Amino acid sequence: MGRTGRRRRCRRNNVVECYEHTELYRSLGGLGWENGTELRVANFEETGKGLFSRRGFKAGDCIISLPFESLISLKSIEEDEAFLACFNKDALADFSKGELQFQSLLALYLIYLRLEDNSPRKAYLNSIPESFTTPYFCSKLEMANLPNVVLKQMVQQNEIIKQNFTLLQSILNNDSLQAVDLDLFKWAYFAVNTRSVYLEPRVLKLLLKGKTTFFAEKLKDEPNMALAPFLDFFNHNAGAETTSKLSISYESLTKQFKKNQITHLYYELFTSKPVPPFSQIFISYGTHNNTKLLLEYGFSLPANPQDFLELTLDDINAFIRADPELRPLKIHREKYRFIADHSLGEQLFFVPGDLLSHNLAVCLTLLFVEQNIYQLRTVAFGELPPLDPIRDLATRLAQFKLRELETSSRALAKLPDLTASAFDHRRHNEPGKGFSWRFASSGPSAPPKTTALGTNVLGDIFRKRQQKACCINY
Ligand SMILES: C[S@@+](CC[C@H](N)C(=O)[O-])C[C@H]1O[C@@H](n2cnc3c(N)ncnc32)[C@H](O)[C@@H]1O
Repeated sequence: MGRTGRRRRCRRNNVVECYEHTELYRSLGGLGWENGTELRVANFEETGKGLFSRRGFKAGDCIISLPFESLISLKSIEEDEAFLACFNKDALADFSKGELQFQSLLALYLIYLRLEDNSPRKAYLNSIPESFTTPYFCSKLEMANLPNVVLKQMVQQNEIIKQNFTLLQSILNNDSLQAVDLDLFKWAYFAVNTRSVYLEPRVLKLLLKGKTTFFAEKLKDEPNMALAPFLDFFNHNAGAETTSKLSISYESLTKQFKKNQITHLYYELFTSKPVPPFSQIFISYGTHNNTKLLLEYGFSLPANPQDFLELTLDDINAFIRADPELRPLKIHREKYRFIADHSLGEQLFFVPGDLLSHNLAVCLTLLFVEQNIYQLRTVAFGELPPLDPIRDLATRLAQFKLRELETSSRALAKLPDLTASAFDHRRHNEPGKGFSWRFASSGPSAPPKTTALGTNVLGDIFRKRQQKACCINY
């Protein structure tokens, strides 16, 4: 797939416009896309390819209106008989409800389109990068130097990918698809992960109503993702305020559907802030901290206001082992069991402003303060534990984590020939560069339940790093 081609520097704003996607404009035009806002693809230094327009936008303007038919969604999959023919229908029918992950099915469909000789989606496939910078694609040597929090989630990603790949292969009867190797599946999985948009599942169900479906009833998750050609050139910025919606509301669609009068449907994106002409148009992928951005999208933001420092119970154990004062402590096994049984080891994090999450305050109190193992329930589910007894510990723990990030970055820097994935991670964690955290997850997250740490140590760390205009990114 070619992503190189003619490039020319636009006179205004130093925008380097890419001219290699004319086929994509043409094919989307054939589906009814008018590009009324004159969007163009350009190469931007920090983000790779992105979009700009010669005209500006006012708050409330629609940036793009893409025909629903151009999206690749569950509807496209269910309606593609040739794709369905690749499956062993009996094996598929035997699948129990909830066995198939939609993201993996969509990834397989992308591969199927890629392998097709005369795919009408060729121009779109050519616009998808050949590789991704998510840490998942780090080399083994690089992985050995990544922080725990990142590694742990990568292991989970790997399990999901491998499991679903094996599952899908077991129900295919198409030789070429069956011969697809895991590496191609990984590429497709991350293409979907980094480039899909959210679609309301009830709309899809409505659009598929009355039709025979083969996959919908086997899914374990909602089919709420869709690939959106061209629209997936928009890059993320934490400050961007954009909203997406379909041109017809679900309620109106339902009415139209009953009367059998579905008119043209569009996927639309609006900006709530003005955008100057010739500047890159960003959208918001959601309220994500840097770990999430890195793991899911392969980048982090140097000064991400939505960032926070995440840790795991393994980090707390490593902190204990590294601290001469804490090392001799004998912590009752029951305490760890209690933490695991009540999922208190999840959502452990520090937020700028000397705050620590509720679960982190509870874990530190359970492990280091509460002597009576019959009182664990009261500590965990009673009033917020007092901070004084854990203040010093929490501060040292935060410093331990920050040192770990810097060590990880230094170790990566020493490796020869970093992959793009490791390079991105290291760049933001360089000593003296400050923290950078993660990018948003899907949808706005609830405000984290936090507790004021009350010392100024964390505040100092954040301030110093922010003065240097960066963040500890990992
Ligand atoms: C939906 S695509 C956007 C288009 C992409 N830049 C391209 O070249 O095709 C998402 C990917 O763009 C990159 N990206 C998005 N926002 C970014 C940002 N603020 N900084 C750096 N990379 C970004 C990441 O690689 C991410 O996985």
